[in-house]
Amino acid sequence: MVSEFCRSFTRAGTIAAMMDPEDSAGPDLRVAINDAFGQRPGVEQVVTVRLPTTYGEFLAVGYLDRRSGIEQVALVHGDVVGESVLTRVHSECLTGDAFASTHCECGDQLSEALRAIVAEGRGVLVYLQGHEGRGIGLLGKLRAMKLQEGGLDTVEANIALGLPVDARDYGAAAEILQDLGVRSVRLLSNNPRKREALLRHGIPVEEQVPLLMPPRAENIRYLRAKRERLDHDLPHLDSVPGLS
Ligand SMILES: Nc1nc2c(ncn2[C@@H]2O[C@H](COP(=O)(O)OP(=O)(O)OP(=O)(O)O)[C@@H](O)[C@H]2O)c(=O)[nH]1
Ligand SMILES: [Zn+2]
Repeated sequence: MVSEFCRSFTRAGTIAAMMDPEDSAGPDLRVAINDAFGQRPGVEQVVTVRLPTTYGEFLAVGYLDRRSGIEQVALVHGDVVGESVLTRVHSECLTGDAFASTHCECGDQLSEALRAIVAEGRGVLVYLQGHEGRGIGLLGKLRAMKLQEGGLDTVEANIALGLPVDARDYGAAAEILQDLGVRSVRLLSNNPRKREALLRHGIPVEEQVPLLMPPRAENIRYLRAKRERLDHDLPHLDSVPGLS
């Protein structure tokens, strides 16, 4: 009876209520409570709040990834419990997402994904912190960008720095999608490795929905390197008038 109470006490809904930011117990105490009850999930829902945006209305669902300590957030639009949910799993890119850098196309993709999800009437965007620079961090990425100014491509630059070409893990994203009740996705991405990673983590990907952004003079070389060296599906780069 007591152990049954403990089990239900640590279920996601209860944890969500416990983790309200106005609650005086911090994440560390709550993690300790869960540990004491032998519960060790990867991600835990912490808080849900309405997030009106210029694209439309979302719920921001905040998670704590207990393994890494990284805070994550999913933006949810409409009822996403079920199959075939339009989903974007977006790797953090401070320079592209926040500063509108044209070195990469991340900022354009973020906007387009949110727009597409609202147009669809339902969908999820999981915004993955810890993925900055394909997992090498912000300073690593800035150093890699510096090397690209000197002529290396995006893959060569990581290697020259002695860093992995792609160190991203999608386990937290898969757990977040499962927690939200998403049973299968239509994945907004041009990266077949992302699709395979989600599949490995138990998320059925029914379809890979292209998220092709018009290339710019500043990023055409970078995009071509992603296509040639990282297998991204970027067919629109074949004939871009005015861009060599
Ligand atoms: N190491 C490195 N990372 C970069 C560079 N430019 C952008 N990034 C990071 O690349 C990540 C996005 O990965 P991409 O390879 O652009 O795209 P993807 O997420 O794998 O695939 P899509 O789903 O099609 O967008 C973000 O975390 C960016 O910070 C770069 O020059 N070097
Ligand atoms: Zn970027």
